[in-house]
Amino acid sequence: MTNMYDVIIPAAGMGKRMQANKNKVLLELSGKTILEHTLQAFQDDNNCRAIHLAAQSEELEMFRTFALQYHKLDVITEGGSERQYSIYNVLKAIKPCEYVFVHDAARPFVTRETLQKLYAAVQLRKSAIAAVKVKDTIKRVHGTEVKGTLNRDELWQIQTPQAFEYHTLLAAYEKAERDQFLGTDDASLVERIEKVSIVESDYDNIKLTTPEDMYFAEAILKKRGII
Ligand SMILES: Nc1ccn([C@@H]2O[C@H](COP(=O)(O)OP(=O)(O)OP(=O)(O)O)[C@@H](O)[C@H]2O)c(=O)n1
Ligand SMILES: O=P(O)(O)OC[C@@H](O)[C@@H](O)[C@@H](O)CO
Repeated sequence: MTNMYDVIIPAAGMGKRMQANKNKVLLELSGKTILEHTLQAFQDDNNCRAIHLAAQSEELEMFRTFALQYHKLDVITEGGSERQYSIYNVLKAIKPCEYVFVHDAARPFVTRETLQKLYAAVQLRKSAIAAVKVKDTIKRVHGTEVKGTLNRDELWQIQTPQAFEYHTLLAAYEKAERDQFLGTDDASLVERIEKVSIVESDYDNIKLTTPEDMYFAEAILKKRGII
């Protein structure tokens, strides 16, 4: 079947803001690492054909052992100094396919519903990214002075997964390399060459970034009856 997607999961970060003295994706939540929770979400999604990982060089071997449990795990490539470089390394290492999702290893709570909505949207609209409405009022501030209040109706918090046609994502990464453009997500590279659309996701799809996020993670696991 050709019309399935491959997913690239960047897991080569340091997790500095988590202050755990190790790569945060190897921290455990109910007996499994954060990375394994994330791998499981894609292993369980019938539309996902293969999972590709970016890993730190010292963790490449350990990550390869996960392939015993997760049979979709395919390419595992060394990451770079920035998230964008890690993803580009994987993108260059995989075989061309129709659709590619990119998803942070550090977002273990992505649901089947969001994956299905993204897969439907990318087939229709070529690029689709997960997002939730902003709940707070957002202001522009210089120093301590408020310069303005943004129109909240137009503001969305962007998450991963982000889904693209393979050739579009590769072209966007190649252009970013030529232009030395560094973005904080994949869509910001694709937006420079093509329209990107959002798919409404949910507020549980958090990125585990700072220590207090681990409390939210436990609450989500409780809500789901996992602990
Ligand atoms: N050079 C990098 C940096 C980040 N990531 C991955 O990108 C995802 C999102 O990044 P972030 O939450 O910023 O993770 P870290 O970079 O690990 O965190 P920090 O910035 O606090 O060090 C994570 O799954 C992380 O492992 C990566 O593969 N390669
Ligand atoms: O800026 P950070 O390093 O926290 O995160 C980078 C990305 O992981 C992040 O932009 C996507 O998850 C979309 O929100």
